[in-house]
Amino acid sequence: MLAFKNKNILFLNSKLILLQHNFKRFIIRNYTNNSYSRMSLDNCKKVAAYKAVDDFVRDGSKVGIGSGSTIKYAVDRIKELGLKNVICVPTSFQSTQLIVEAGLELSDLSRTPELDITIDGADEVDKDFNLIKGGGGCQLQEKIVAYSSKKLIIVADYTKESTELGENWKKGIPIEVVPMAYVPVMKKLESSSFGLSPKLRMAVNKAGPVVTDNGNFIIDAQFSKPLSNIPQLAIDIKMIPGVVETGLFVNMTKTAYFGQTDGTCKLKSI
Ligand SMILES: O=C(CO)[C@H](O)[C@H](O)COP(=O)(O)O
Repeated sequence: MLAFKNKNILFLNSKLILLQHNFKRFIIRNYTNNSYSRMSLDNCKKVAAYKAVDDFVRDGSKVGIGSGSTIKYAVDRIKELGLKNVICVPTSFQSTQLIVEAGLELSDLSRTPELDITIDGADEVDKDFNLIKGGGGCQLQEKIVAYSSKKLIIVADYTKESTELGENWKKGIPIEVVPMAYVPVMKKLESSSFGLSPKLRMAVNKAGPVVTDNGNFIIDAQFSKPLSNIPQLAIDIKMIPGVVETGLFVNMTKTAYFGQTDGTCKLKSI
């Protein structure tokens, strides 16, 4: 292996990797055979998470830490920056683990009920900043923590940006339900005018349904036509007895970072 490095350039065998990194820009490009190869989806997530942390997390920040694969990079970046007195409130067992493993200060909403920001991923973000969340089954705690924050900042790869919900995310709206209510809730969703096809989310490598961090089940409610009046739909679903929370996040964020395949980050804000 042959390696050579200066401030902005790293040569590794036949590959030239350009590293340029400051508050405003973060670019990693992989140059092989005279052409730029497109970044992996994971790198797109990393670019978005790093940029959001650089822009919003400071010494003493109280930060809600979302869940999913993108948020791992935000935790990595908070650790890497070596910021002082950052307090982190998790949104799931997974994010608790990330915070603890990174050696960051772990808190909860009882001790830290008011947060400066929450950084979290999303399964889809539409043109009006309506979100579908809960692909990882954590939407209940994610919504509570986001609601306790002055700002919710979404970090995602470019595939999560869409015009209408359902354009890219085909798995439906994740709905957390009390276990004893899952059959009547599914029947209600099916028979109502919502146009939803509900399915109980089943576990992988374990028999039976997925059980959330709160001991509940998840129903994924698929829809075949574009959702109309999303704010009303979110209320109507939530009103069904047995529904604990939906993965529809309405009016909760105004800022989203989308990592792009060329290594740049697209900031969308209203
Ligand atoms: O809502 C979530 C978990 O409940 C996640 O934020 C969402 O599924 C996005 O995950 P990823 O960062 O892995 O794409």
